[in-house]
Amino acid sequence: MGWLKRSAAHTKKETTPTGPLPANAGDMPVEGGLSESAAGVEAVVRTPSPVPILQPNRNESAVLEPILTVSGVERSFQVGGQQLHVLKGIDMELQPNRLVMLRGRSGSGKTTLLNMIGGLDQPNRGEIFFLGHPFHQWNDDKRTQVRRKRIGFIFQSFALMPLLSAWENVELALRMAGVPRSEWKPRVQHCLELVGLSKRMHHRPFELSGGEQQRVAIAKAIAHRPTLLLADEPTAELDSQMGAQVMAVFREIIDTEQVTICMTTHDPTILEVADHVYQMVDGKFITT
Ligand SMILES: Nc1ncnc2c1ncn2[C@@H]1O[C@H](COP(=O)(O)OP(=O)(O)OP(=O)(O)O)[C@@H](O)[C@H]1O
Repeated sequence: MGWLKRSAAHTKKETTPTGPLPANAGDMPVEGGLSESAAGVEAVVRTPSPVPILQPNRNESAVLEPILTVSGVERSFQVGGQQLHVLKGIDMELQPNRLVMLRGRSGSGKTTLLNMIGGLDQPNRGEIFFLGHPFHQWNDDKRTQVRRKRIGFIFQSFALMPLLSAWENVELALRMAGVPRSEWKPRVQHCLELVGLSKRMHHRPFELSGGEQQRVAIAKAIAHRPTLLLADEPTAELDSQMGAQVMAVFREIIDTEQVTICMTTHDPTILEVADHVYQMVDGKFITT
């Protein structure tokens, strides 16, 4: 299941934390070949914001502070008059330029945690700092400002606009991020080349394979140059070959776009691609 089912616009069940929230607590995702990557093109997101957006120093990733720290995070939901404890004390860190996977059975709490990391939801207890910003304390408006500039989302079901071409889908993401129109063309072209779709730029989703659609979704998610990319089961609807292509694209964009990717998966065959795997069982991480 993904954010689409219970983001701000799509509440699945009950989304109000049942425990104490901070007083101010409160949007939100290879034919052609991977070798077609192009050099980076600067795209500056200019959405006005009173919240200072901290940037990691991209040249010193080996010695950098984590971009995200999660400490003692708990999350419960009120379901049928009972408390459902979904996250039971999560501690984790995301370092810059890494591919991190959350692995676990259905219902173990992976999506719930991803929603917290992305600022779509808040914990009942614990702390979440993203680039130094206290997501556990901030209201939805402040989290949204940071999210729009610094976080990209990828969904299991691709979440593309069906009547728009690949090019137009990526362009739409830049428009929504407030990137000046003059920067759209080179950035769209770069992102679609990066995911190996230079020969499919003007196809609409129904004219593309599942793997190609997911690569359009990746281009769309990285267009505004996020620091963190969150992907909820991005390979779940793909066969193993297309899934491998998506993972190869992830590795490529970590290097070329300087992004950290945190993704959930059930698929044991792709775990070896990860820099780090968190194994989740019943709302906690276990060491394997
Ligand atoms: N808003 C909500 N209200 C009530 N219960 C919820 C809510 N969101 C999630 N849950 C419950 O929390 C538990 C964990 O759900 P979650 O989607 O995080 O698991 P998951 O590990 O991502 O599963 P899957 O791999 O199937 O997507 C489930 O029992 C789910 O029904």
